[in-house]
This record gives sequence, structure tokens and C-alpha cells, in this order.
Amino acid sequence: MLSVDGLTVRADAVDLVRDVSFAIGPGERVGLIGESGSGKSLTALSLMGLLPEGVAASGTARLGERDLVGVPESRIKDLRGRDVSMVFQEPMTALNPLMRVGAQVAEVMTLHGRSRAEARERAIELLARVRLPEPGQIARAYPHQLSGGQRQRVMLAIALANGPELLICDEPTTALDVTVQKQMLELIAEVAPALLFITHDLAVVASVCERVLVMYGGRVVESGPIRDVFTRPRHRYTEGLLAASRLTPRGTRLPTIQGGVPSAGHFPGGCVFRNRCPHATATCETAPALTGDGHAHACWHPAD
Ligand SMILES: Nc1ncnc2c1ncn2[C@@H]1O[C@H](COP(=O)(O)OP(=O)(O)OP(=O)(O)O)[C@@H](O)[C@H]1O
Repeated sequence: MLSVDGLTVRADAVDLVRDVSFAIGPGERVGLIGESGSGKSLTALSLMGLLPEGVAASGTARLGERDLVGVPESRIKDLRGRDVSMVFQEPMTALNPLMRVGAQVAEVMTLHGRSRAEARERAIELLARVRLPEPGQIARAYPHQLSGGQRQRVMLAIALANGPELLICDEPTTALDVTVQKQMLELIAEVAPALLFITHDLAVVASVCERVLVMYGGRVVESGPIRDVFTRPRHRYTEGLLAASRLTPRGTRLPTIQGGVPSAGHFPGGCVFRNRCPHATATCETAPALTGDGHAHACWHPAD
């Protein structure tokens, strides 16, 4: 459904993103990881027609039959927020502080042709869909009256308003505390029609996505199912990322605890794997007894 081929992003004759190709099918959740400056955001912004001035994309990106790259702003404007939409890291800068949130959710629908009455009604349904309590009341609130997590849910409601085929999230939970982050990640995984999810955090990508693309120096250096990439990384950069992450790298001999159940890691905010351990050979279970906070993660895989 989304098909990106040879995407290159350039500024002042310098390639910032080089020859990136990937596809995302309906319902698929794909992570885009890589260090700061590796080109993740520019890749995403290219698909939204939102590159900064002086930065240009070439190559092809198609959503179904529609071109996203190399088309005039007038054309991409019709697709943006309707067929493909994006949730950014900081909702406070994306929301209009002077406008009630219900009106902001409704606006993205009236811009794409819905009547005002219909848009207002649907805005409340959307606020309920992103699990905001008392959606009617929230609709009348201004952004500063909501918590960071609530504002991010409003952004998600806006992104979903026109029933997009693809949702792009760029570090959507980085600014949130761990418990709120976990709830938001679960919600995104549940509601995204198809997802491109950008993050620095490998544990987050393992909890939300089925497939992952690893960017380094503007290129995709590795891609595949999470399980394969995280257990058998082929690129040295991916190995380094895994070693530096909260995930246990392949081949680590894990301590045995409590009747022979070995533990792979402890995630204070909750087990991000929810029994879907990315290690190919792992048996995995949540083991509340381990720490008493209900969120220890027990996971075993053999050393080489
Ligand atoms: N407007 C611009 N003009 C020139 N170079 C830019 C511009 N925006 C970004 N870059 C450069 O392009 C490269 C990729 O940036 P990008 O924002 O896509 O990285 P990223 O992987 O998303 O990083 P982060 O995780 O920090 O957001 C970086 O080297 C950055 O400095």
C-alpha cells in the first residue's frame, strides 16, 4: 500500500537521506530506528510533503496509486491529513493554544470537505475512540487544560479524523512519563490502519511493531521482522544499538532465578514485550513476583 523506492533527500547538494526503499502493507506496523541525525524524520516528512525549505526529495513514494513525492503542494495538501497523517513528539507545539480541542479535531475534517455539524459530532466520537474520558467535556477544553498524555491523544484523534490509510508517528511518546507512554503505545498499535513508527527506543519498537528498518547515515542499513533483526543483527551499527539498549543482546547468558526461570530484564514502567519476546528462541513470561511491582520481564534464550 505504501511503497517507497529510491527516496533521496538533499539539501545544498548534500544527500541527507540516500536511496531508501521500503513498503508497508495494510495493517502492518513498521518501526524506523536509528541514531539522532540518521534521517528518520526527513524520511517521514518527505512522505507528508512537509520537508523544510531548501530540502528536496526525489525518488518515488506511492500510497496506493497516489504519488507522495515530486508532486505539487496543491496535490499533496489534499492527501495530507486525509490519506496519510502524522503524530509528532510535542503536542503543545502542534495544537493551537487559542482553540478548543474539539474544534481542532473538527477542523481537519471540514478542511477535507465534511460539514461543520457532522465534523463536530464526529470529533467527540474520535476523542472517545482515543480513550479520553468525558469526551464532550474534553472537546470544550483548551490544550493547556489537558495533561501531556491527553494532548497526545487529541493529536492522535486529529490524525485519525479522516480515516487515513497510513499513520506516521515520530517519537510520539518521548515526552510522556513511562506509564502514560505504555498506554499511548498500546492505543497507537490498536488504532493505526498501517503504521510507520519512528523512535530511538528499541524496546518501544519491539512492543509496537512487527518489522523494523534501521537507518544509519541516511541509509537503511538493515530491515526485517523485529525478531530477526534483534536476534541476528547483520549490521555492526544494529549490534551496537542493541548492546546499548535495554534489550538483552543475543547470546547473553542470563541469570537463573526462582526455580530455574531466568530473567532477561526489568522494565520499571511495564514489560514492553507483553509476552511477545523478540528473541527468536525465547520462552517468555511476565513475572510479577520478581520485583513486586508487577512488571518484571522474564525471558530466556540460550547463549551461543
Ligand atoms: N533543514 C535542514 N537543512 C539541512 N540539513 C538538515 C535539515 N534538517 C535536517 N537536516 C540534517 O539531516 C540529517 C537527518 O536529519 P533527521 O532530522 O531526519 O534525523 P533523525 O534521524 O530524525 O534525528 P533525530 O532522531 O534527532 O530526530 C541530519 O544530519 C540533520 O542535521
